[in-house]
Amino acid sequence: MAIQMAPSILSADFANLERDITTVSNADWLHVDVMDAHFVPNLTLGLPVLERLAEVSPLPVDAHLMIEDPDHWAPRYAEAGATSVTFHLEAAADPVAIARDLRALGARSSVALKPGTPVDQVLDILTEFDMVLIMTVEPGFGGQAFMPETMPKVTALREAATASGQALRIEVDGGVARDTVATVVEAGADVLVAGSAVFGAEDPAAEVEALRALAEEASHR
Ligand SMILES: O=C(CO)[C@H](O)[C@H](O)COP(=O)(O)O
Ligand SMILES: [Fe+2]
Repeated sequence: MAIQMAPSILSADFANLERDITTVSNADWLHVDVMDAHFVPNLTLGLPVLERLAEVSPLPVDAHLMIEDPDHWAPRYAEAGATSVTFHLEAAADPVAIARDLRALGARSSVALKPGTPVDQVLDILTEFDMVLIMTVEPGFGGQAFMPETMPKVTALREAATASGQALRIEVDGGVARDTVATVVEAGADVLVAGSAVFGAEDPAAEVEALRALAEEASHR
């Protein structure tokens, strides 16, 4: 499957989101970080803002929910227009029920794991998901240092999906930049979130293409 680039608007200009989204329309997904100040110690945006972003975005919206009670909220984000909804396993009471609700609403189901959460917790229920997000920083803030110790989880997931023939997407999020992109792709990731690397660059669209080129090169090695 082709590598997908997903710029995170966490590092965009929150007073000019439509402008900044349009700037990266050469990417594949728009990664929108929803934080509730409970599951993580930061607060960003919620349903009404995501709904408008989905309306104006030229890219499908990849909602990353860092919130409590995803059993209730995750389907609401699918209804609001997110094409892909990622909720955290650590916050979920019934992850399989959430995944089925998301798919029933026509969204892609996706589950995220914090750096300290073992991957075996999703291996038995992998077919319920279109994507697994392996966090490569502690969730909550952009601009943090990449954690290479999370890579064995990516590899274990890729091996499990390959063994069963599942076309699973594996997303990585946090500290993805020119110096880490080969590492994540070689481990088996194929959806790359980048916030500060893209929106901190002088030319965000060119940075998307530079990261994509490095990722493609690593995937053919
Ligand atoms: O989910 C997130 C933080 O919890 C963001 O998507 C992530 O941090 C992107 O930012 P950067 O690329 O700057 O690390
Ligand atoms: Fe994110």
